[in-house]
Amino acid sequence: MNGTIAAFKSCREQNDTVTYYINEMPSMAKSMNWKDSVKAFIEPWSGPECYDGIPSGCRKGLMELLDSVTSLADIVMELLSEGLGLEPGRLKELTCLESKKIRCHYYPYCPQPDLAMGLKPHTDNSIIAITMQNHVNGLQAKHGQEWVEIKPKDEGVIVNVGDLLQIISNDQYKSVIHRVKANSSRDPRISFGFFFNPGEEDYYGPLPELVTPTKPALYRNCNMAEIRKVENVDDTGIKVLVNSFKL
Ligand SMILES: O=C(O)CCC(=O)C(=O)O
Ligand SMILES: [Fe+2]
Repeated sequence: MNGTIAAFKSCREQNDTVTYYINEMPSMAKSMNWKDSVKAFIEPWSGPECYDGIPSGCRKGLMELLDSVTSLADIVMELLSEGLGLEPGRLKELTCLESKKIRCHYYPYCPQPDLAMGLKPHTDNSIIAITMQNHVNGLQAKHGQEWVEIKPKDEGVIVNVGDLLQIISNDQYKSVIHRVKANSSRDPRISFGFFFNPGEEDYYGPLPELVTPTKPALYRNCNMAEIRKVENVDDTGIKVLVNSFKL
């Protein structure tokens, strides 16, 4: 029996290509989120079988969405490069969009929403995240000391700056703290997020073009192996990567 218990526990805590979960790190969590989630990693080196674990009913839809969202992410990266005063292709050159993670959340009705959270405050570790939500409210972003509602909009998408882009841009872009309230509506709240990261075991840090004597590097260089190690310890904390590589 102990073997079966250990095997089941490891299923729940596994870090596979596709994982079903409530909290990213259940054993480290002080409280659980009021939601159900599935996440899938789509790495440049993974074959078509990486899609197999995605629930069959939404697999095709998610894959199609991933294609369109990736095209959108390409355009967003060009605009973000230009916003830094760089050539439009500069961020793309860094393979910033090669490694992808999809996270889908189902927030069921919560009878006591004031006593729970749908998803605790966090910043995304990624370069950027593009998310979509159904018609049920709940997402909030922190602006100064205030929590601002990000209201659902038909066909609208939300683009979040992640910690890694904050590092690469030497703080010219800041990752956004956001959270999801527990769902007080009888309709479930549904969201999909597409998280983009570099794909190679290369060095990342503030871009040399953005470092000057008056704006020295705020972060040390780090490689993807180091980044993944930090992510694996805490995937949904606030400014986890930013604080890990700060000089
Ligand atoms: O459910 C949402 O709208 C946000 C999800 C989110 O922030 C995340 O998965 O990192
Ligand atoms: Fe997030």
